[in-house]
Amino acid sequence: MKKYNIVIVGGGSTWTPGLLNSLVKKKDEFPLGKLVMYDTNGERQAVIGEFARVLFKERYAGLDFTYTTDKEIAFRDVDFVFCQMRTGGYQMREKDEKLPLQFGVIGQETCGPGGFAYGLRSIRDMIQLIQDVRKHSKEAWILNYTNPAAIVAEAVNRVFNDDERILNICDQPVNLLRSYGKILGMDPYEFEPVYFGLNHFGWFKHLYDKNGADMVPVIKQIVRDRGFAPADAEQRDKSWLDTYAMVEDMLNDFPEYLPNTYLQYYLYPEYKASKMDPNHTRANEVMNGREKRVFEECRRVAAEGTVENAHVVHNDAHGDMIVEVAESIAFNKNSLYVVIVENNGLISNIQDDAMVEVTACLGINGPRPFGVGKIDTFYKGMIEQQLAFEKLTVDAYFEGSYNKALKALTLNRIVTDAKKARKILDALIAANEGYWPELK
Ligand SMILES: NC(=O)c1ccc[n+]([C@@H]2O[C@H](COP(=O)([O-])OP(=O)(O)OC[C@H]3O[C@@H](n4cnc5c(N)ncnc54)[C@H](O)[C@@H]3O)[C@@H](O)[C@H]2O)c1
Ligand SMILES: O=P(O)(O)OC[C@H]1O[C@H](O[C@H]2[C@H](O)[C@@H](O)[C@@H](O)O[C@@H]2CO)[C@H](O)[C@@H](O)[C@@H]1O
Ligand SMILES: [Mn+2]
Repeated sequence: MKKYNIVIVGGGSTWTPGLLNSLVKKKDEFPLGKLVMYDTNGERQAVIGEFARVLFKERYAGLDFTYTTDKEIAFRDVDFVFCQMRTGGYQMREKDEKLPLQFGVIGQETCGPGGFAYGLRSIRDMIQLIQDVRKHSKEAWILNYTNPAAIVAEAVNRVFNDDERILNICDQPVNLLRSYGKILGMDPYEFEPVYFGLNHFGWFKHLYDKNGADMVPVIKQIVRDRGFAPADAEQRDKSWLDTYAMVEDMLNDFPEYLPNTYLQYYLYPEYKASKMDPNHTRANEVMNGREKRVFEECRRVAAEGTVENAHVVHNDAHGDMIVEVAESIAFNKNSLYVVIVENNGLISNIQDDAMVEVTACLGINGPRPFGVGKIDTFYKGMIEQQLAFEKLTVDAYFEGSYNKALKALTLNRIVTDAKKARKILDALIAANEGYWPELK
């Protein structure tokens, strides 16, 4: 059986230990010859790297493992690149979330004004990364999880339009499928989802079980009766439980489809802002929670020299999905995933060059996505406004255009007011000096 070579970009990510555990779990189905962790922050990565040494010594016989900050070592002779970088780290995420809140507007780190700021930081590093990978490994699959995925996918698609081995993907649909599976008492791997939208901005239209019965009406009824919680509720911070709980509100107002949890920021921006503490946002919760736990546990395991007493400090869904996606490509399994691809008629009344999120079967030749036909006016309007925000954000990056940036933020449903958009933009420009291109 062929053994695969993998590089994890953003080896110092809080999600890396979970991903490493998933690779160990899957070592028979998706065997590795070489695994390299790469990060621009050597110190941060070393903590996870030393944990990995102990893990692999005990649980992955024969694996050739290294961690490095050297691109030459990282990207040579690679089959898969798992990319999960965060340009600017949590310090910048905190600003993305808090600066807009000074003007009464939620930051939201992926699709709101926070995501706009994060996007303008991520694009440069993602383009550089792909160029670096392609210098050494022309055929490698680049599986990208780096956020804000919608904006990153749009920018990457413009620059590397001919490159058919770059796949942008998000784990939120898988998390939702696991959550639906739990409330139905069914295996989420058996679902066949019909999904449409943009990243963090989509809906499950149907969810067929293995006999072809649509579970969407059943799930709606259960959510109305009993509310909604993530499958891994015991591992979640309160803010995520609150986020899942609001799916019930969204279903009461817009009962057609099952919404991605992120839609609440765009449907109820004022209500959500009123519930936020401007001095303590999700970035603080993560820095004081997941980040601390992950790094403390990795240090402890490395010092002890065994994973025998290791605690679970991660969520399985994320790592499992990344490995299963690679496995589906490597072994041409054609499993179903919700992925981000160029529209080209998949949603037939949305422009062709939109990067949309839909179900695809995923095999050795990449995703083969399924069309969903025409969508109704409300959903079309929502999507087109957010799409315009995403495209104008990417235009602003490539053209260095202040005016495009202002238009982008004005169109974002969380912002909507052009005077507020200008104030937020000016504050974000000052905070992102050195990360963004100059906007003139
Ligand atoms: N698509 C999804 O559904 C999904 C799910 C979870 C996390 N993510 C994304 O994964 C990324 C990591 O998240 P996190 O919360 O663990 O952040 P994190 O800050 O803990 O980890 C990111 C790592 O990337 C490194 N890094 C920054 N710039 C880099 C570059 N140019 N090259 C290589 N490494 C670089 C940092 O030093 C850091 O160690 C984020 O982009 C996050 O949004 C995506
Ligand atoms: O606020 P964070 O850093 O905890 O999460 C932001 C990410 O949220 C989604 O990811 C889920 C992920 O789907 C799930 O596996 C689980 O581990 O929780 C994460 C949230 O904690 C989202 O899809 C990502 O894009 C975000 O980065
Ligand atoms: Mn996501």
